[in-house]
Formats: sequence, structure tokens, C-alpha cells
Amino acid sequence: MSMIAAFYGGKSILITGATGFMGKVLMEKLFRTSPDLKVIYILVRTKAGQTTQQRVFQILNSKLFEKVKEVCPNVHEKIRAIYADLNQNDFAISKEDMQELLSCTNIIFHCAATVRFDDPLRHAVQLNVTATQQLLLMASQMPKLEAFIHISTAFSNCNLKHIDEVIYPCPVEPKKIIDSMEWLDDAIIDEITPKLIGDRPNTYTYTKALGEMVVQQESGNLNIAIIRPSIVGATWQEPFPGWVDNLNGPSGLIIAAGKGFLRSIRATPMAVADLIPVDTVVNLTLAVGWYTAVHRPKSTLIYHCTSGNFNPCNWGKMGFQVLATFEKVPFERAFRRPNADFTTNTITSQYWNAVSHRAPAIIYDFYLRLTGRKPRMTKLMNRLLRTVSMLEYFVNRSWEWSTYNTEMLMSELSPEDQRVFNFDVRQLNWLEYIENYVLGVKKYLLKEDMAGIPEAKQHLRRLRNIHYLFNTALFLIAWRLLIARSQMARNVWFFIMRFDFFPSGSLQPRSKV
Ligand SMILES: CCCCCCCCCCCCCCCCCCCCCCCC(=O)SCCNC(=O)CCNC(=O)[C@H](O)C(C)(C)COP(=O)(O)OP(=O)(O)OC[C@H]1O[C@@H](n2cnc3c(N)ncnc32)[C@H](O)[C@@H]1OP(=O)(O)O
Ligand SMILES: NC(=O)C1=CN([C@@H]2O[C@H](COP(=O)(O)OP(=O)(O)OC[C@H]3O[C@@H](n4cnc5c(N)ncnc54)[C@H](OP(=O)(O)O)[C@@H]3O)[C@@H](O)[C@H]2O)C=CC1
Repeated sequence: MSMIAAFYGGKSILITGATGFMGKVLMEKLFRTSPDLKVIYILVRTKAGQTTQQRVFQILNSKLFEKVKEVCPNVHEKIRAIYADLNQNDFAISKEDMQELLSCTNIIFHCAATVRFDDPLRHAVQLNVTATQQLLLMASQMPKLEAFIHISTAFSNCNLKHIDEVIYPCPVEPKKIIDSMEWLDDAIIDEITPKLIGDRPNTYTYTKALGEMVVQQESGNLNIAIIRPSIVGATWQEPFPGWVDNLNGPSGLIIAAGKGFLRSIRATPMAVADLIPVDTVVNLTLAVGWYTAVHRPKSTLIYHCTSGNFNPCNWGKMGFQVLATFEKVPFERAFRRPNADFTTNTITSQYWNAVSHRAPAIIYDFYLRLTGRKPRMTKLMNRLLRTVSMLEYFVNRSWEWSTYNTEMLMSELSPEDQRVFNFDVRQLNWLEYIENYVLGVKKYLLKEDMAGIPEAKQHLRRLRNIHYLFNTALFLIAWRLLIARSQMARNVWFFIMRFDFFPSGSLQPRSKV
């Protein structure tokens, strides 16, 4: 019997960010392994015209939850969606709901965050720092609380090369940042943002670091742990391989490369691609929840959930396998044949951006205009290149994360728990994982049917022929222009033609038949 699964039995669990990528997988695993848990409270806002209930209904009826419904048929009754907006005071939670949360919650998993790299500092601080502070305040009023698990990121200190399982201070205290956000206007905040974030690449990593400081400073008597995952990718094993439902991290770029939009990216092939499957992160999170509540460590432990030092894979190997998978299972209606490459040089990268990205987009938009349609490719390409430029920081560097606490936890688990809540990435076969990831992107993100593969292959063959035709035409036009302008080119042309007219070994012209 799994001790971890048994621990969650009968518990009231509060999850923030349950509608997000990681939150959904966390809920799924909890219901599947501990169907006798009492209730999962989730803080949900309304979005895209959907009420909180509609959002929950959609999640429970998704493919991700198919297995849960078999093990826990009354899952609808065990989920309690509480309207909340983490940007509001007291999260805009009603008095009755707040009372229930304060008096019943046993465990908190705080996953909610803004993960956008380009969020204005004010918004990123509000969600990643102030909301964490407010949640800690709520937690301190929960008499039954056994553990508070905060999800951070392994990149909160990405300005360092070697990162230990400790909280590194930021130069300006989070409280001062929170206060200043109240009275500074947006223009001034924008101006001081680069100075505040310093050598971090974006507001996301900076505010996640501030969030960790808040956790440390406001932990009081709470039993807290912090988890720092690296780049979270599709599921490895559970509930099935390759599940993914958003474009963050590599997923968006896999689509862009598979559809033929992305042909080149400035990346270092030998740099470590520290990807970690979302189910691995969730297994570690649940194990940490159990350990923190049962063993009550004296200080706040930080757990790195990374793959690099256990089972490293580099971007070169990953990119190669992604392309190999496109050969077997191409995406439908590609713009160009998938044929991406890595460059390490900024000038080469700019050259390829002009030749392989912007030029085809301009030509395609010209074609759309000619055929009376609205041009859209240049706009799309600009967006893609902006996204790529934001991710480049992470694909041109390697980091080392120490993992003593994660290894300690692994050794504390029973063999059964090591199996059910497996977070040992040494067992991960990267080639298999990446293939399943690409397949998952095709099935769950693009919603493409496997039956369409022959047609997709046929489409790629057509694109290849168009590509050859286009190149030949381009070559002939260039050659014709050259011949018209250059004596040397005319001589070369005459020389080639001579070989055609005078077969080798003969000085006589070929006899005309
Ligand atoms: C041998 C050589 C072979 C080479 C082969 C190459 C093959 C390619 C394989 C790919 C491998 C390389 C992958 C590298 C990936 C590295 C990732 C590193 C990430 C490290 C992160 C640290 C981990 C974390 O802690 S946080 C989680 C990560 N967070 C993110 O990823 C968020 C990033 N997203 C953003 O910040 C924004 O969305 C932004 C700035 C990218 C775009 O903002 P904007 O306002 O312009 O647009 P949106 O409104 O958000 O969206 C517009 C449009 O774009 C789509 N989109 C959104 N995000 C992405 C994305 N990441 N990639 C692609 N497309 C994206 C979005 O859906 C919208 O589409 P619409 O159609 O308009 O709706
Ligand atoms: N994905 C990754 O690669 C990595 C993620 N992490 C961390 O893991 C955690 C989960 O990330 P992930 O699941 O990928 O992120 P997602 O963007 O998928 O999910 C974010 C969640 O936060 C919720 N949220 C955002 N704003 C509010 C708000 N104002 N009120 C209520 N809820 C809100 C979202 O709700 P809604 O659905 O309403 O938008 C969503 O449920 C984060 O803390 C992130 O920093 C760490 C390392 C890597």
C-alpha cells in the first residue's frame, strides 16, 4: 500500500492554479491514487465567457480525466470550485467560502502564477508575489493546515550558473517592491523594470524569486516546502504519455517547426535541455506534500525538480529527435517542409531570419493579396520571432542544480511509493519521450487525427516539388541575368554548352539525327 496515497485519504486539499497545465495533472493524480480524499478546493476565476462551474465541467470531461472517472466515479462531488481572482483583495472570495477554506484545509498546493515572460512588472508582482503573500496569510489562519507547498521555478535564480537548494536574496526586499507598485505609475514602473530585474531575462523569473523570498519571510510557524521545476513538458507516463495542453516552453516551438514556420533558431546544440515531464513534477509535489506534513522538517526545504544532473539531454539531440518524429508523423497542412536547424551565431541567425522566415512570409502575403485574400503571414511570423527571441536565453545556456533534498526524499520513499509516485528521471528514455511529446502535441494540442497522416505526407511531397520548382526557377532567372551582364558568366556558359555539343574525346560536333 502506498503511504503517500494513504496520507491524502480523507484530506481537504486546496489547489491554486488548478485550471493550469500542472494543476490539472496534479488534480488528476490525486483523484486517481487517493479516491477517498475528502475534497479538493480549487480557486477558479471566470474566463472566456465560462463560469467557474463550466470550467470545472470541461476539465473533468476531458481525456485527461478518463481514468479518474473509472477509479473515482463521484469525482464531481469531490471537487469544490470556489470563485477567486488572485489579483483581487482577499482573492474576491465570498465570506462563506473563505470560512470553509480556513476551517477545513489540510494541505495547500500553490501552483497559480503568471508564466508569461513579457508581463508588465506590476501584474507579475501582483500574481507571483502579492498573491503568494496573501495566501500565506490565509494559511496562517488555518488551524488544520499540515503543509503548504509552493511551486516556484528552477529558473528563479537563472542569473547564477550553479544553483543550490537555498533561497537567494534579491537586492530589493519584496515588501518594498509590493509597496512601490501601489504608488508608482505604469510609465515609471516600465522605466525601472530593467534595473530591478538586473541580470535576469524577464519579469517572470524575477517575480518568482521574489515570491520565494516572501515564502521564506512570511512562513511563521507554517510547514512549508518549495518545489523548483525546470522546463515542464508533456506527460512521460501518466495518465498516458505525451499529454500536453498549452503552448508554453517547447510545445509552441514544436508546432512552429512542425508546420514549417520555424526553420532556424539560435540555440546551442550542446547546452543541456533541462526538460522535466509534468507527471514527474506532480509525483515529486505529492511526495513533498506527504513528507512535509508527516516529517515536519525544521526549516523550509527546497526541492529541485530537474533532469540535467540525473539524465542529461542536450538541445541538439532533442531537436534531432523532434525532426525525426516529423518524418514519421507529420503535422497537417504545413506551410513549408519541417526542416529547422540550430545556429549559434547572432549574425547567421539574423541572416536565416531574413531568408527563411521573413522572405517566405512576405512572398506568401503577396500571393494572398494577389488572390484577393487578407495577408497574415508577416504578422504571424513577427509574433513567432518575438516568442523565439524570448526563449533564446534558455536554449543557449546550461545550469547546474544541486538535488540533495530531492535525492533524500527519493531514498525516504517505500519501494511502492517509488513506483506509484515515480520522480526518478534516470529511468526516462529521451528519444521515446520526445517522440511521444511530438505525437501528443499533434493529438492534444493541434487535435489532428492519425488517419490524416497519409494526406499530410502527400502535402509535404507537394511542398517539396514546389520547393524544387521554385529553386530551379530562381536559379535560371539569376543565371540569365548574370549571363546578360558578365562576360565571364558567358564564357562559363559557352564552356558547358561545348561539352554538351562535343562528346568527350571528340572535337567534332555531335551529328544531328
Ligand atoms: C538538429 C537541429 C534541429 C532543430 C530542430 C528544431 C525543432 C524545434 C524543437 C523545439 C525545441 C526547442 C524548444 C526551446 C524551448 C525553450 C523553452 C524554455 C522555457 C524556459 C522557461 C522557464 C520555465 C518556467 O518556469 S515558465 C513556463 C514557461 N513559460 C512560457 O513558456 C511562457 C512563454 N510565453 C510568453 O511569455 C508569451 O506567450 C509570449 C511572450 C511568448 C507571446 O506573447 P504575445 O502577447 O505576443 O502573444 P500571446 O497572446 O501570448 O499569444 C499569441 C499567439 O502565440 C501563441 N503562443 C503563445 N505562447 C507561445 C509559445 N511559447 N510558442 C509559440 N506560440 C505561442 C498563442 O497561442 C497565440 O496564438 P493565437 O493563434 O494568436 O491564439
Ligand atoms: N510550465 C512550466 O514550464 C513551468 C511552470 N512552473 C511553475 O508551475 C506553476 C504552474 O505553471 P503552469 O501550470 O505551467 O502554468 P499555467 O499558465 O498553465 O497555469 C497558471 C494557473 O494560474 C491561474 N491563474 C493565473 N492568474 C490567476 C488569477 N488572477 N486568479 C486565479 N487564478 C489565476 C491560471 O488560471 P486561469 O486558467 O484562469 O488562467 C492557471 O490555473 C507556476 O507556479 C509556474 O511558475 C515552473 C517551472 C516551469
